[in-house]
Amino acid sequence: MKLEELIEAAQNIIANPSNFAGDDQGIYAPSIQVDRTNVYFILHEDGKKCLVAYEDTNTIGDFDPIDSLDAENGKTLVVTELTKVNNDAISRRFPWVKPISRHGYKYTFGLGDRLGSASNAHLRLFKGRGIFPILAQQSIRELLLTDRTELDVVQSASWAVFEEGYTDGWGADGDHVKEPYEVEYAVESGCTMITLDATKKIHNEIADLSDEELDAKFNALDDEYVNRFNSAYLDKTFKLGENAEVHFSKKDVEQSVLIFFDAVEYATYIYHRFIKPFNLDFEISMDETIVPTTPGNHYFFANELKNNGITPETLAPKFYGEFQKAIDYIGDLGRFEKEYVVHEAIAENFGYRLSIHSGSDKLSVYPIIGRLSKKNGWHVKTAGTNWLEALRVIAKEDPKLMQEIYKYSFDNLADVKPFYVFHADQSNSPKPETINDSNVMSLLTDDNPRQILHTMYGNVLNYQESFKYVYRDRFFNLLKKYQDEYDDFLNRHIAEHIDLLQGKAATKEEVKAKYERKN
Ligand SMILES: O=C(O)[C@@H](O)[C@H](O)[C@H](O)C(=O)CO
Repeated sequence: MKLEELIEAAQNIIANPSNFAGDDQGIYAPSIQVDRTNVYFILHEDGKKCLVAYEDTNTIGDFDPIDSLDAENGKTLVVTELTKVNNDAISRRFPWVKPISRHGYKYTFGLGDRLGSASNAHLRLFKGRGIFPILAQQSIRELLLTDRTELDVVQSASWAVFEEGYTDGWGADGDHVKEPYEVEYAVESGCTMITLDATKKIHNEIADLSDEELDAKFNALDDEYVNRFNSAYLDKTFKLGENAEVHFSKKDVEQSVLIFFDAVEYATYIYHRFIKPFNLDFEISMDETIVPTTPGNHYFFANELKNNGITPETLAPKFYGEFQKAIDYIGDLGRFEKEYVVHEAIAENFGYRLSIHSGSDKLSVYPIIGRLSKKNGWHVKTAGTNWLEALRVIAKEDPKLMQEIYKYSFDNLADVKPFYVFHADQSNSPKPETINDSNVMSLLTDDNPRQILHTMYGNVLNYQESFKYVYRDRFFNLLKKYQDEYDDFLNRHIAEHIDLLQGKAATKEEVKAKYERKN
């Protein structure tokens, strides 16, 4: 579109702001913002997106334009790329473009857009649902495997927020950060939430000690600690609300201290060094460790944090059962529920919400979580399964490419094993030569091939032969061409989760029947 035409369009919008429904030349209607006699919108042109601002000439200078034209009435129109400088400029005019903390929100949901093109669809789904979206949520592992940066992740989410005109607030999570430099990196890239993965300070090996070894190790601590922990916990029962209590036997005290106290101290250090000074929203996660967090361990951790003056926004225990990536919960639902009642009571007692990690596809447990955490709220994190929804587009539109991607993933699975814990391997998954155009979609619905594909994203995207990407460009070209279809798959996938969490559906079967596409 020519600059003169854009000026005319901006003037039409000012003359008729509520009736301007976008146009077929690429002004994206939901993005239009009118502030007094200034106008801003996203323009879609030649497969690209840019920001257009029409503003008083004497104030527009903080944008970095690729093109501009002065109008006759003291106004200037600029066309800009979707860069950080321009994002900062538009956020000065519309502060809701920047992420904020989850503080005060009851239901919050982490979406983790692995590829940087899922947030628009997610925002359309979340509008009016009463759930605060954490659009940016990427682990360091994920950044490494996708070759993305935290800044890129936060920026693509932020531009989607502006583009969709989503004024209700959103968050950005520096997920599973472990080291101080990772926390600092997330903060500097604009994250408002920090998920401290305290794994390195959780001493799993203690769980393997005999009772005598455990006792000896505990009693070798300074007397000050031994006396303090015994008098605070030993043989004590803590009542939590009406339905729950936590009792500490000698073993419970000794294991809780030796496995978890170091992590309490580490979380306290991170809190004082980053969380408090930068006013961040704090989650502590222990889900990706080996030992399950028993209700006793959880109570101990929360109580010690409280003694240090810390109340996180959310905490992610390692619940009973298995929360493997991209498949449903594995374990006894009755026992899960029994323990969840106590975890929930602990969270309520100490004033935070539970966080459910690797939450994608855990449809069997959502009716339980939705019911038991209804009063206090929840935080749920998906595990980047938007990547699998993108692969559905590939399977549908180019089944041969999908077969190639599966064969590559199947043959090279060993490359990703150090990064993720999952059961799927070549022995329990279909051989690539059995996959054809008519059964290719089953790779995304059957647990084992689904897990293989889910974890191999980085290798698939970055695999090169003769210095050229083998799959990457074909993959992204198709995804861009079929963005509407991708959006539809994304929304169906997430809607299954939130319908169950919000009690709009009662069972996994019900949401599957409602949302699973038949073609
Ligand atoms: O693959 C990853 O590292 C992430 O998607 C990760 O699984 C996610 O951030 C998570 O841990 C949610 O629980």
